[in-house]
Amino acid sequence: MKILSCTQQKEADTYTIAHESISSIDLMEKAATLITEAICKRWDKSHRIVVFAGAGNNGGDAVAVARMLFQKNYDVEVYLFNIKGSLSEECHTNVLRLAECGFQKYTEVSTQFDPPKLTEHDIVIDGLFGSGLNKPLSGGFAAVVKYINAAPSTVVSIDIPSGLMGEDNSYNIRQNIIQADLTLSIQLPKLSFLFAENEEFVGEWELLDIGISQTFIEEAQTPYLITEPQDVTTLIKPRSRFAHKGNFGHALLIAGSYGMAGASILAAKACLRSGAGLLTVHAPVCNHNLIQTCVPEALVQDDIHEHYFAEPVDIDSYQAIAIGPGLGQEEDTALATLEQIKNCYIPLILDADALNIFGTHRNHLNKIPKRSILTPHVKELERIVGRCSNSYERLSKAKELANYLQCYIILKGAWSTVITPDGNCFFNPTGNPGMATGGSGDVLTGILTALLAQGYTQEESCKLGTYIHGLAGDIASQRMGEISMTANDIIDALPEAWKIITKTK
Ligand SMILES: NC(=O)C1=CN([C@@H]2O[C@H](COP(=O)(O)OP(=O)(O)OC[C@H]3O[C@@H](n4cnc5c(N)ncnc54)[C@H](O)[C@@H]3O)[C@@H](O)[C@H]2O)[C@@H](O)CC1
Ligand SMILES: [K+]
Repeated sequence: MKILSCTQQKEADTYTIAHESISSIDLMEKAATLITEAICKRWDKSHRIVVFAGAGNNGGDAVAVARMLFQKNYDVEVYLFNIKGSLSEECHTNVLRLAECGFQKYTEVSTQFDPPKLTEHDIVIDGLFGSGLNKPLSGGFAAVVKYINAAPSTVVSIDIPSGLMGEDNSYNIRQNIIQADLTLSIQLPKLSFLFAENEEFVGEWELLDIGISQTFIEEAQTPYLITEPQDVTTLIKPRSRFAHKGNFGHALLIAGSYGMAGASILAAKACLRSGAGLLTVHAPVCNHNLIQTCVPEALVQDDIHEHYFAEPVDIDSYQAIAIGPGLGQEEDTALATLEQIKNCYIPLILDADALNIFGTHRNHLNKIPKRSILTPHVKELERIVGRCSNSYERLSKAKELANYLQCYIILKGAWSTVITPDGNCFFNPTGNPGMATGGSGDVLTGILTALLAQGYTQEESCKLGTYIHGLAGDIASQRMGEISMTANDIIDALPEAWKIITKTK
């Protein structure tokens, strides 16, 4: 699913009106009908509805919703802020339509605003500003936002919380943005909904399909997309009846150190549960028996060192390599890692401590082979690109890094993002907060290694891997609950996740 900018969203409205034989006012009527339905589904008539509308089309939506709720016998009040004394055409039409149906609790605010007392039981509809917002809110509008945010009522925002920008909020004023409980977004999500720091504004969000032109959406250029199930199910390669383990690749996992055998075991198990033909784990001597016992299906190759990875290995026999989980931060390990990846001609994944090395050895970044996959969480990324003050800045820096290195980056977190060398960003929809637990990232690395070994391309592996990882996490959370689930539970849920995605269930 594409994510369009607010400018593109306006273009989409215009295109739809021009090409789909629907007028602007009817498109608004469609939006208002769906918004009204979504509200009625959640709240009954015992709730008073207090509508705050702006002078543009977001306000037009809000006034139309007020009429529809009033006609369904809800107790509705409307405050329309017409500071400049001019309304958009559609907003004006809706104000007339509201009056025509005998609605009386209507206040047009031009200078002085006497705010109504809002209670816990009231539902506030925020239709002040939508995609037409062009600068942070200030003055009287900022005061209205602060008053709504301070009230105990439930707040429903139309299209986008008023004051929030669709993409970059770096220069916004956070106190002047509506904190919605529910955002009913028109047609497509906004990029800013996917950023952690905006959760307090957006709340829960739902998309309403008002029939914006599919042609426009298909042709629109955007680097931002949300991965949908069919995007990954279509990637799955069927297995030939005559397949043997040689068809599914031999993966090499360089992982673990004294005290961190677990990371290598989790990655190894996830790799084997994701279809690799063969797996060799290269590990320090101290972890040998543990790995053999916990993952008997894997081959174990000993490093020369007792406690950590110290000597690069020959890679000729492998189809994919992952390096990093639980490696530790010994200088010898860093040197061995840099040596290992230099001239690596096999698909490569760098994770965890293999990434931390570049925080302290930035001048070696250019040693990372092109098309490698880097899987940093926020802190690992910031050790490389420097501290970021918000998610938009972080995403931008990650895109720059992916482009500079010509690598794939999976920026891990809620909405884990696959960033391609040419700057496309695929946001992953699966997963839950229960996955914020030690070892969860090692599981992802194992899955990705298996996919690369089986011959999936880097981009396919990243999209499919993050999706299946999150899906397994969702199954684990159903079984164990978000609080109790561990990385091992994600691995245990992998067979179920793979069955769902290959539709063999
Ligand atoms: N037919 C259509 O065009 C449709 C429009 N829709 C709604 O229309 C919205 C977009 O409407 P508009 O383009 O009219 O934009 P808005 O309603 O978001 O706001 C427009 C007005 O706000 C002013 N403004 C912008 N930033 C401001 C600030 N910081 N302080 C004070 N004033 C500011 C602008 O100058 C403009 O006059 C969407 O978000 C959606 O809710 C939907 O009803 C779908 C159909
Ligand atoms: K709004």
